[in-house]
Amino acid sequence: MAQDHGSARAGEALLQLDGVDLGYGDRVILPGVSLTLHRGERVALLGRSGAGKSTLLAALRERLADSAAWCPQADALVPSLSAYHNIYMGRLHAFSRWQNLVNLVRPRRAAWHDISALAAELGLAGLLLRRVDSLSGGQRQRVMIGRALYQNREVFVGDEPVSSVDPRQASQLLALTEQRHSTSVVALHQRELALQHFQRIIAIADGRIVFDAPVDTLDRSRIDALYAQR
Ligand SMILES: Nc1ncnc2c1ncn2[C@@H]1O[C@H](COP(=O)(O)OP(=O)(O)OP(=O)(O)O)[C@@H](O)[C@H]1O
Repeated sequence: MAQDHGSARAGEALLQLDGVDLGYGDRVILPGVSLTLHRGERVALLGRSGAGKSTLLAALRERLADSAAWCPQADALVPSLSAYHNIYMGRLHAFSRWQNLVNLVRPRRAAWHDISALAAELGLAGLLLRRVDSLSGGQRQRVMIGRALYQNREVFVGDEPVSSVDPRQASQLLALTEQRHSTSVVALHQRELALQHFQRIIAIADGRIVFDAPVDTLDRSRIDALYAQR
């Protein structure tokens, strides 16, 4: 089930960009971006490597602030800590400093219970006490997704969250994020997943949004053209 976020109404605008230049310091990567994200939408960002997907995600996250359950690329994990502790970090903000300190030495019962249940859904059962640097790339991605889901926030924002798993597993993991988040914005490289799991595709190329359209109005060739050799 998607989480209940108070009196949230599907279709409401969650954020709006109106001709905003996005980039890093003085370096503009995506000039004049205009878009609106609505509650209840599932949006995939597509584009070649370096096109600007992460740049757009950063701008959306900044504006969504505490509404965003952020799932960065898996190298954002702490390698020397366990899968359990990496997932727990998703909710450090919700507990006292003392609780977090105690948990580092010995997992707190309630947190262990919740994270074990989540791990079972993610296919991480039995791996929670393993250091993250002893896990496979796909397992690390599951931990990263677990951390984001454990944040318990309204909008799932993912930067290539399923790039290291096979298509069937990727589909299962995206389905899990959908159960818990009615709104999502996810950068992907897998076109098929974008078509299967998302309602709207924002495509980025050459420093601009080349289309932003509902999936059911898109011709497959427009998506393929994004990845054509130049
Ligand atoms: N911190 C930064 N400072 C300056 N430029 C950056 C920074 N991060 C990324 N860039 C540049 O911004 C452009 C867009 O990068 P971005 O990471 O948004 O692309 P992407 O579509 O997410 O790529 P990928 O699929 O490889 O993750 C690239 O030219 C990149 O070199």
